[in-house]
Amino acid sequence: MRIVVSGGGTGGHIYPALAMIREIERRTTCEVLYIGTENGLEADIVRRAGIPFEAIEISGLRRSLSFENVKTGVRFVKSVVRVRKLLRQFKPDIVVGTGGFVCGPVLYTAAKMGYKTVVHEQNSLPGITNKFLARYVDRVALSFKGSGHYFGKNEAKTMLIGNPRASEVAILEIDPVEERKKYGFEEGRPLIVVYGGSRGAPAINQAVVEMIPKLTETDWSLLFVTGQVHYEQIKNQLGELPERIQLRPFIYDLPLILKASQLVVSRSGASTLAELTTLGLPSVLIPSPYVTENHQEVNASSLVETGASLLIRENELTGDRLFAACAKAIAEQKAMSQASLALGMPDAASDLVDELLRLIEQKN
Ligand SMILES: CC(=O)N[C@H]1[C@@H](OP(=O)(O)OP(=O)(O)OC[C@H]2O[C@@H](n3ccc(=O)[nH]c3=O)[C@H](O)[C@@H]2O)O[C@H](CO)[C@@H](O)[C@@H]1O
Repeated sequence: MRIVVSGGGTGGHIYPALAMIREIERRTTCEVLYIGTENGLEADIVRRAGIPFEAIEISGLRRSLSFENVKTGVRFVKSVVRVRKLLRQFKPDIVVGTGGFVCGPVLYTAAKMGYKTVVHEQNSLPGITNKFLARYVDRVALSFKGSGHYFGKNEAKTMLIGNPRASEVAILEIDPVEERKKYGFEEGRPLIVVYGGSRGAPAINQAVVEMIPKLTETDWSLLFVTGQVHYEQIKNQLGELPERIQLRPFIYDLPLILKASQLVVSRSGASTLAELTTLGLPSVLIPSPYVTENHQEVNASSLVETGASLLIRENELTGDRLFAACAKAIAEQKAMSQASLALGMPDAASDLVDELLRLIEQKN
């Protein structure tokens, strides 16, 4: 199988793509070409994963009237020309997009050239690129029940799949004691992992800094992942830390330590939620208020309603509130964990690959 994959900007669009690629590789021989941008996290994460990578130059549309949109239009046209060339050379059986604006020219060009095309939507409220592409592609794979109607007259192309990253996390086999040991954590303490999505979140980082002095009242261990660009500042702010608090800029194999933890504090990006529910992890969620149509709060709602997560809005976030929420979640760990597990969709990767194979077969 020959597949072109595109998706990027943030980890939430990249990790589902990598999980899908790994599932294809597990089932059949395949050649992959990943098309992303040099500015997105994909340039680092995809290359690190050893997957052939080509970059195009494209930016996102601004919602307000702006000259930048004219520049984006020009970049889009140039990208179409470049993508056409890449596709002609590579000759894929199928082209899959996992969101982020880089998918726009890639999937649009592929569909116009007559290739089989699929987009995967991670969020409960679809992004503008996927809404635009729905008109052209063969299939729209969804992660949340009930979000098909956002695609209007293209709803018939939608199919509930879940998030492939969940499947990858579900089959991980780890020794939790060994995983915790890798970070130097002592046994017998509940481990809390904090991260603000793939890029880090200053508001969460600040609340954690405020909460840290209170940890002396508890037996918790804390893995505090700041996000690459915020690391130095937080490190300087915190100075020397006891062994049970570990600070990291980014963790490339995050699911391993998630599986060995008792509680997660994070944004409510879609891939994060897929991971948490597959692992049955309780969480304290602080949705990003800076995303389109507040979609992270919508993502979080099913977890909050069923008791899998506690929610703190960013404008109400303080160190004290975060500390209180963590204490409550640790106390109610068992019930929250069961509620979380009940929402997991661990078969997403194989269901998505089944659908890709069906589409390719239709073509032949
Ligand atoms: C600000 C923004 O636009 N956020 C969007 C972006 O978020 P973002 O990329 O932050 O979103 P997600 O939470 O979905 O995914 C983060 C991914 O990065 C991984 N990770 C994170 C930290 C780390 O140190 N190591 C690591 O591997 C997590 O395991 C997870 O797989 O894409 C998501 C999926 O479309 C959306 O729901 C989010 O709203």
